[in-house]
Amino acid sequence: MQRLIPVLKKDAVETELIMLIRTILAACKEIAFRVSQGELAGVLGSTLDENIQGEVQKKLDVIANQLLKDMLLEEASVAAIASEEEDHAVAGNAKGHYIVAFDPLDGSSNIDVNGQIGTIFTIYRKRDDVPFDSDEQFLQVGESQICAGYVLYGASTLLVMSTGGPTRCYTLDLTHGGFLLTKQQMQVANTRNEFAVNMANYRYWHATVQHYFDQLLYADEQFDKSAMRWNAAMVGDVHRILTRGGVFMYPADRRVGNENGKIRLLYEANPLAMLIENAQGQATTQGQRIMSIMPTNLHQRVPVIIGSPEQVKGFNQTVFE
Ligand SMILES: O=P(O)(O)OC[C@H]1O[C@](O)(COP(=O)(O)O)[C@@H](O)[C@@H]1O
Ligand SMILES: [Mg+2]
Ligand SMILES: [Mg+2]
Repeated sequence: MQRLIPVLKKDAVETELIMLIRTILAACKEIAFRVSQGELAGVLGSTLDENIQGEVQKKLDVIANQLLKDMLLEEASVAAIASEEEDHAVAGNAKGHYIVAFDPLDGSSNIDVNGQIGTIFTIYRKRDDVPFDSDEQFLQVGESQICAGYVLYGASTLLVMSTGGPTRCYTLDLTHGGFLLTKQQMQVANTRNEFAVNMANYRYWHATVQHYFDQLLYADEQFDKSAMRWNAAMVGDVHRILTRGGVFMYPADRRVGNENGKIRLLYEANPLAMLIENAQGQATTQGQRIMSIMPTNLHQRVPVIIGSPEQVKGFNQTVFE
């Protein structure tokens, strides 16, 4: 089995970027260890604090955020970082070439029930037209990502990553602590049989979205073999889609604050869109490619549908045409 670094070298990834990826993964290995210790390490439960999204922070949200922040800000190549758990961009090294955004813990509501959780990360080149440590650094279209990935803390600890080429999967080998390549090229099967959505939000959806599901669930004969899956962790749902197809949806709805759904563009939608597209899937928002959207702020949300091309197309045709 090939180790991560030789694979990245074969993919002609620049050395400084390889070093940066290693640092992110060193932090994720530490997070994986803390997650596996659970109550033994006192990492379950909530803090009394809220993040900028108004969500109560879990202890592990804060621990994971601090681990990534501390390790990344020691990297000379990092000009700035942005995180779900930080209100604004945080300054690194003004001479750094890269900026890194991350969701330190995706699927936070699963932490206390030993459910699936992960860390999502994305790397861009630093912009030279705005201050090195400003929020504006991160207002770049998803197409400009030079690397995107997630680490999934499940039965195995998996790394799924693209540096612009194929989306590859690596498994953490606990015998020597390194990631080994276990899937050379992930491919989104063009299936129609699985969908992931929080159906409890049905009553808040716009009529066109309700109509899509009414058709799907009650009228579409071809769909009767289908199944609904909802991990309450986008990283887990997307991993299933990369493994066996299907779609993940988080539509906009009529509730205040949910006008653009729940998923954040910078550190959730864009990196997962890059992984899905580089595995021949599709990733859209309001009928457009997610990665073509110019962000307007760090924590902006976008309605998403991501996964098997045929299902994404079917949804967009019904809802937006
Ligand atoms: O509360 P809901 O509707 O089940 O939302 C679940 C969604 O929220 C998220 O947990 C949001 O991410 P965080 O856990 O990082 O805040 C997604 O991973 C998941 O798809
Ligand atoms: Mg998240
Ligand atoms: Mg999170």
